[in-house]
Amino acid sequence: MKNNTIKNINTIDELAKFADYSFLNTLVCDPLANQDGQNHNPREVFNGHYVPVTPTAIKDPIYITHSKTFFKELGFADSLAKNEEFIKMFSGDTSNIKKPLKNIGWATGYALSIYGTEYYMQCPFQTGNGYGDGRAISILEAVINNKRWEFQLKGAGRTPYCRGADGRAVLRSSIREFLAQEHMYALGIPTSRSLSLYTSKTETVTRPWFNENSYSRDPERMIEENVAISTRVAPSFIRVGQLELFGRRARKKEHPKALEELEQLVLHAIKREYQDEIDENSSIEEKVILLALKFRERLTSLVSNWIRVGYCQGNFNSDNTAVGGFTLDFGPFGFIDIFDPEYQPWTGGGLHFSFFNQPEAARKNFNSFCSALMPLLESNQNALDNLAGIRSGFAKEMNEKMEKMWTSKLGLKKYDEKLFNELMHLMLKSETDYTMFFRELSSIPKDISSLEISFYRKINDKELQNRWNKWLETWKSKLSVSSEDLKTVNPKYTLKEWFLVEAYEKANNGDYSLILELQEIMTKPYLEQSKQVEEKYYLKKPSNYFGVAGISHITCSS
Ligand SMILES: Nc1ncnc2c1ncn2[C@@H]1O[C@H](COP(=O)(O)OP(=O)(O)OP(=O)(O)O)[C@@H](O)[C@H]1O
Ligand SMILES: [Mg+2]
Repeated sequence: MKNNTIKNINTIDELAKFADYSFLNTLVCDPLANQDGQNHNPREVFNGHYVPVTPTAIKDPIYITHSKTFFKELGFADSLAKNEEFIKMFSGDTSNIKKPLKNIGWATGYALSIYGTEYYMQCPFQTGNGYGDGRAISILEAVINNKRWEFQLKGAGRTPYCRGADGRAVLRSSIREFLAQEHMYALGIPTSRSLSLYTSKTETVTRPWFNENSYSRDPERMIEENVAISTRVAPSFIRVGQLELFGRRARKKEHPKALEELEQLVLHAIKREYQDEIDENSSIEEKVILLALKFRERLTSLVSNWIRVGYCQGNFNSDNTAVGGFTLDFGPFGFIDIFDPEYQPWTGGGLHFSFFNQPEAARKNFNSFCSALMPLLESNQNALDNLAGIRSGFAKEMNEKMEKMWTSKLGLKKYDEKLFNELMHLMLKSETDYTMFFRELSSIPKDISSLEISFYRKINDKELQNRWNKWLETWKSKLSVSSEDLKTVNPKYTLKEWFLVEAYEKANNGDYSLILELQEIMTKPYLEQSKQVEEKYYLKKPSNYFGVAGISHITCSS
């Protein structure tokens, strides 16, 4: 292996030394693609794992921010984010890139299942063959400090999977995703990472949006929005939906190489995401079974952690579920404010993707994942039975992870159903801010008066007060950890949508200060931080924000 442990990457030329595109040799390129990557028109892609496509640069890119933490991990000098060549590359202009870097990126196709139901009609051809990365283009794989990373531009222009859309991402959603990724990482939850964020003031796109202070669930008008390109980084961007695309083709024997392409993709996913856990020398059946087991472990753990920190993915389709078991696509996500098991930040998402239904939605995605693997085990009944067992064991493992999570969130020795159920009941009755409540509880208060700061309504009701005090007493008698321990699992700050609204507005006027402020605060979510920070961000949602479109709920690509 070449030496890839340099600590300070200052230029694109230095970064280039870490580039490694060797995967292109083990995966199949769409045989009908223009090799120059210049065809950006929507079309059906029938086989192959990726389509070469060049990014379309945003006009006059402006630096907004980069992840200092992640730059450090990668050994990138901070100054690199403002380096002219770096800005060019990560705002989509690869025209002058020098070898060994490639000026052609790649986009991948994927299938879609919503809550376990297969869809084909979501692409213009109604076959599913035109669905995939419509605006996400990967441009680099690099091995740095012995870790392999894929760098993907989001909003980098049209790809064959764009379905007639513009391939752009607006500034608003790019800010949200950029901040949320690093926030999620700081919360200790696996996620794709943010590298950089650049915008354009001279290029806009038209998007549906709401009137000011509107309560509408549906967008009411079209607005012009600045475009942006954010770069996200992960060991791979393979989604459950992507395995499904190849699984479906193999199942239906759509072409002679369908099964082989599925196997190649699965082996690629294992290499990128599970290399340390799955022995390269075992048989394909053994690998597939272990992959299912390991993915089940990661997915159940991921979802229980989302619930721990009050995160609702909002659009938890199979194409937004990373095979690596990390958080992917912060489209219409939301961090909950007032506790509601049915909380759902996305106007287009139903109850099936709501806050407390995420374990069930994950199970549906896991079913889709297992179905995609089945063609690889077809000749081996024993392996198929094993897979079926892993599949049907999802609910049990999910349940165990949830109980384990609640046990640690409440600092108990073992899960206590009665205590938990009573708490849920009381929280709902008292209209409780989820984050603030658990943080206040982490101070192990004497009585409920110290918890009142987290209630949206005044608790005058004597019976409710008594029930709270009784619950608190029982909880304390069972508590087995310190206040400090509790504060490591119950964050003080989470990235709520209403914090972001002002950041978007300022950013639209070229003022990025609030983005930087939020980035600073939300990358230390468990720390108390200063009095000023507390006064500004340790707050219940103001009542005038409830139900307001663009704050309490959002559309998909906004
Ligand atoms: N403006 C756009 N132009 C082209 N394709 C788009 C656009 N917006 C969304 N898409 C595509 O529509 C599909 C569904 O959108 P969704 O909001 O789940 O994903 P996304 O936020 O764009 O991307 P990702 O899942 O890569 O984070 C995705 O395949 C996405 O690439
Ligand atoms: Mg998506």
